[in-house]
This record gives sequence, C-alpha cells and structure tokens, in this order.
Amino acid sequence: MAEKTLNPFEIAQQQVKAACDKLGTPPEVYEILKNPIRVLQVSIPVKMDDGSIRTFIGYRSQHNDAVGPFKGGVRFHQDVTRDEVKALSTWMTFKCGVVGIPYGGGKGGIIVNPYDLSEKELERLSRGYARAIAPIIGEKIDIPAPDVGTTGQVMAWMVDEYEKTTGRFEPGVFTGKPVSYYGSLARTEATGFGVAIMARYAAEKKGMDLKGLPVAVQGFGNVGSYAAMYMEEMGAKVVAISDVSCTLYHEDGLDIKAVMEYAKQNKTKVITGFSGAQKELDRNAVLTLDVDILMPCALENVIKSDNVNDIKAKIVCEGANGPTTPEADKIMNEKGILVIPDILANAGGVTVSYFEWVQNLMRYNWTFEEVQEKQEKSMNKAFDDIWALMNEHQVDMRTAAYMMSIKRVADAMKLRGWY
Ligand SMILES: NC(=O)C1=CN([C@@H]2O[C@H](COP(=O)(O)OP(=O)(O)OC[C@H]3O[C@@H](n4cnc5c(N)ncnc54)[C@H](O)[C@@H]3O)[C@@H](O)[C@H]2O)C=CC1
Ligand SMILES: O=C(O)CCC(=O)C(=O)O
Repeated sequence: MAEKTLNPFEIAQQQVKAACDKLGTPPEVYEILKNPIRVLQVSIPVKMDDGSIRTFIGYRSQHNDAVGPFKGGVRFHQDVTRDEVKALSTWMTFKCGVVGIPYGGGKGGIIVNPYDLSEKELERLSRGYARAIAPIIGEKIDIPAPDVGTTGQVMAWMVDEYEKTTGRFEPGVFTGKPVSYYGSLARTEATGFGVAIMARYAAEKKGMDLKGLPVAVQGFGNVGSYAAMYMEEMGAKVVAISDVSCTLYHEDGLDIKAVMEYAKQNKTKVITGFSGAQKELDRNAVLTLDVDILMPCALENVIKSDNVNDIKAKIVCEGANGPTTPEADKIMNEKGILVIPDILANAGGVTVSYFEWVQNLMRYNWTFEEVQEKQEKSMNKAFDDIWALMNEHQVDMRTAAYMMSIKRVADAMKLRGWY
C-alpha cells in the first residue's frame, strides 16, 4: 500500500506524541506542545528591479518558550508552507532541549526561490521580512538564524533593518551573521561539523573504522558541504554527493574542497559539471548507493516507503530536518540501521548560534578552536545521554532524544505553572 502523504507538521506531532506516551507525561504536556504558541503570517511588498511590485508571503512560527527565547532559522524556498514552518519550529524546541541550551523553538520562512532574485531584490526582501516580524522578535524574545536559502549576508541585512526599525543596538537578535559583523567563528561550519562528529561517534559505537569508509551525502549547501568536508578530513571516503542538479560519484572518493570551490563559482551554487567525478547520476541516486554512512542534508521526506528498502547504509545521520517519514523510520529501525535523529545530528548549528549569541551579549569573542571544542563537548554529551536512555528504555534513538528533551521542556512548563 502506498504511504499516506503526511505533512511535516503531522509528522512532528506524531513524534512528540509517541515520546510523551513513552514517558507517561500528563496529558496536559502534549496538549500544550502539539501546537505552536504563535504563528505570524506576513505579506512583504518588494520593489523589483524592473520597477514593479511583487508581494511575498512569509511566516514566523513560535512553538514554545518555556525554557528560553524562541530560536530557529529562516528558510527562503519556493515550497515553504505554513505547516512546514510549524513543523520546523516544533523540531527546534526539542533540538534545543537535546543539547540543553536555554532556548525554545521558532522557525520562519518565505515562499520564494532566492536564486530567481537579483542581489538588490534579495536585500529588499530580507529587509522587508525583518521589518514585518520585528514586533515579535528580539535579542531576548525570538532569535532567527539561517536555514535553507539564507546566508550570513541575509542575516546582516536583517539585523541592520531590525535595528533601524526599533532604534535599538541588538546584534544578538539574529545569529549566523558574518564573522566580521558580530558573527562567531565556526558557525558557518557548525552544522556540518556536528553531523560529521555524530556520524563518527555512531561508527565508533558500531565498531566501524572510519578510515576509507564509503559515505554518501545528499545536499551540498551549508550543511552537506561541511559534513562531507569533515568526513573526508576524518578519513572517510566520500564517494557521492548530490544537490538539486545531480549526484556526483567517484569510487575512490571525491575531492570535497575542490567541489566546494567549483560550486561557489556559479550563481545557483550547483555541483553539476564538476570534472573530478567518475559519473554524474540522477539526484536521487545518492540515497541508495552502496555506502556505510548516508547523510541526508537537503530537505524533508526524502527517505520514504518507496526507497527505504533500497538503502544500504548501516548508519543514517540526519543533517536535514525531517528527512525520514515515520514509516521509513520504522523500517530502518527494524532492519537495524542506526538512525541518528535530526534533533541531535544537526544540533551543531543552533549550539554554535547559542555561542554566537552569548559572545554578542558579552561583547567578547572566542577562537575557532574554543568554539568547536565547546560544540563537540556539548554534542558528545547529548549523544551519550540519548544512547543511555535508548538502551534503558529499549527504544530507537529518535524516541530517546525526544524523551530526554520533552522531559526538560515539561519540567520547565511545570515549574512555571503552565500545567
Ligand atoms: N544551515 C543550518 O545551520 C542548518 C540547517 N539545517 C537543515 O539542513 C538542511 C539543509 O540546509 P542548508 O544546508 O542550510 O541549506 P542550503 O540552502 O545551504 O542547501 C540546500 C542544499 O540542498 C540541495 N537540494 C535541494 N533540493 C534537493 C533535492 N531535491 N535533492 C537533493 N538536493 C537538494 C540544494 O541544491 C542545496 O545544495 C535543511 O533541512 C535545514 O533545515 C539544520 C540545522 C541547521
Ligand atoms: O542556528 C539556529 O538558530 C537555528 C538553525 C536551524 O534553523 C536549525 O537547527 O534547524
């Protein structure tokens, strides 16, 4: 039977419900957590280069702030929906809980293909979005950051616009900024670095030697490119990478830094045409190649019932948010494939966003090494805690991660008298 098409928000609700049931939390906990506290929809008029006006629809979803200010990225993508943003904000609440940072979950998005805009149009859209959401964000209220289709430059424009709109100097209102404008060293690399160190830790647990181990990475944006680069640095053999344009394959491993350089040169940043690959395959081929570690680092719902049985990897490390459908998740667990859930695997981004925010508030800077050391310590501890809980309760890693995190959020809500 074909898998029912679930939207990401329904999936997020199912995941939270399953963990609440397993934990035996009072019904009030799920009742509060099943919906975001606030979802703002905005319409942003932008003057295009030809003089016409186009309006773009955007959202900011604030899921829960029991533990601290809402936190999470802003996505610029043509397929953004209200429910997708709600799901992403839900996942942020529990991601922050996994690494124990003092934030709740938020997420934003605009329905737009940013690669269709000129630089000036992109700037006007980014500024328009910052003005539109300014009433509900702030350094101690809700702190957005980059996600799919947004960059450090976009964050810098948004900070500037927010400060002009409010008249307040608040560089910590957005994170993921360029290093030369209140950004943190090691934030650009953070999500991909975290994905790589979580995969390395999992390989160790499974007794697999990383040296020469074949790896495939889906998505070659901020997360996928650095995940691939660090895997290569750690001695693994990254035989395949993909993006929206194609899958590149080389049985001896691709030169990841060379592909990064190649992709940087073109406006849409695609990898097709790179000369150092043996083969160029269909973009979906990356998921089912004969590798030991698979890293989905692009979009939601890519591992599903119709391709899950073709997956050969022993470890799936979720760099993207929500890449696996619940049905595929169940099948992978039954087959003994170790799935490192997104809320742990890609938590490096928000962890270093937190370090950026702390540095902004302190008006102080840490070195690259200091930041990566703190990130690694924090993520390894989260991995160990989840691993122990997984064994104690005989559940999969995703359920264990949600159980740990929901307990933290539920405790804060209880202490605050929310139930
Ligand atoms: N940027 C960050 O710090 C964080 C991002 N994430 C998640 O990681 C994922 C990727 O985000 P970024 O790398 O920041 O985005 P990005 O915009 O930098 O890159 C996205 C990549 O996915 C590729 N892609 C798009 N559609 C595809 C398809 N159908 N098949 C294969 N590849 C496709 C694009 O070509 C691009 O290479 C998203 O799920 C995002 O929510 C999670 C945590 C933090
Ligand atoms: O860096 C952040 O604050 C959030 C990054 C993000 O959007 C995510 O983890 O999905």
